[in-house]
Amino acid sequence: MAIKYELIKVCKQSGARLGKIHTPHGVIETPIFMPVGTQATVKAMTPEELKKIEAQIILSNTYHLYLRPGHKLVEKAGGLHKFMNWDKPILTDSGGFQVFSLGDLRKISEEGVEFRSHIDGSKHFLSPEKAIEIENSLGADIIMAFDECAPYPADRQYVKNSLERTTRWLKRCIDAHKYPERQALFGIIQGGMYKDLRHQSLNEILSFDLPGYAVGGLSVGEPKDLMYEVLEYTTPLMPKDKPRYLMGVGSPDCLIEGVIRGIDMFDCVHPTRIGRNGTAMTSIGRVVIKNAKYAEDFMPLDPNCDCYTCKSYSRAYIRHLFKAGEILASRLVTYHNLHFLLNLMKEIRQAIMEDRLLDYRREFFQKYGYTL
Ligand SMILES: CNc1nc2cc3nc[nH]c(=O)c3cc2[nH]1
Repeated sequence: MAIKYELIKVCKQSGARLGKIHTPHGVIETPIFMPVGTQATVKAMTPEELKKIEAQIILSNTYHLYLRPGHKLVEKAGGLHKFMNWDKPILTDSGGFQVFSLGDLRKISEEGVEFRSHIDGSKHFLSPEKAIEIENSLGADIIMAFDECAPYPADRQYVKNSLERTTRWLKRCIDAHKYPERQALFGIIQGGMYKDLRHQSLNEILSFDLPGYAVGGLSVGEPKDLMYEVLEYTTPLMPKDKPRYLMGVGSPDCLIEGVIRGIDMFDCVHPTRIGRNGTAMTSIGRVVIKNAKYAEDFMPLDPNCDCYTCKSYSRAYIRHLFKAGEILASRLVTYHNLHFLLNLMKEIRQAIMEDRLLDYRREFFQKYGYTL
């Protein structure tokens, strides 16, 4: 098996699980947050800095790397791990979602999707077979099936047709996959916000014996409570002995709520993207550092954080860097935000171990300013 999931403990207070995923590039402790490295780099971070903040697995995107520099080039370089000098686990998304959200989508058919590149407008075609060919060339430890993420909102018939095609595409992905013994192919459950369609997609996707499964079609603009509701009737029906991955999530509250509802893996561009724009996630809520009120604030970004950024620099200095357009500005806040989320996941794992995750949620929300 390309990966082995080890269930260590189920939290007595909630459906949360503590686990380990054993992969060819090392062990991942779950629940885990995966920093996003879309174009073979977690923007503004070096692999050494990612290791310093204990990132255990990072995500890269098939759509972007296929368009630039090309999957064949990455293969020639020895694969994505070698190309980007990252020797821990990597997960690649299949490109389906990016085509819908980024590319200039031309046409969806049973065969696949035709789109124009967001880089130079050139015409391309992605199919289950093509996506798997690219992911096999990149060499990630976990690869996602080529699926269709239905938009939100979407009517029932559209969502039903789309989930059924995603199931037919999954079969084609499995047949096209060249290295199942070293790259774990995850299926993706769709079904929009419809309980019966989620259960239909669950039955169809779980009928394929795969090393892990993702909950797709969420974090697409729906209210958070609706996402939580879908998880409540989806994750309990997923295998207990396989990792569960909620795609595209998320902010601190969504991570905690997702873990409570049985999710093991998360990814989101949020911490890195807002970090580059000068918004820091801190233990006392968000700090928008360009705000004039920080001009002479010589406190660290987060007084309760022990990361390099918070131990070495003041808010005034970091605000100055942003105002001056210095590259270091993005690097320092990105570093802190990733450390913040990775540390949040570490505290969540500790809370599960001690059967006090719901207490942890209440304390975190009070400090962070969320309402329960
Ligand atoms: C940022 N939100 C978000 N990122 C996603 C990526 C995805 N990939 C494949 N399939 C999905 O359904 C899917 C859903 C997603 N939601």
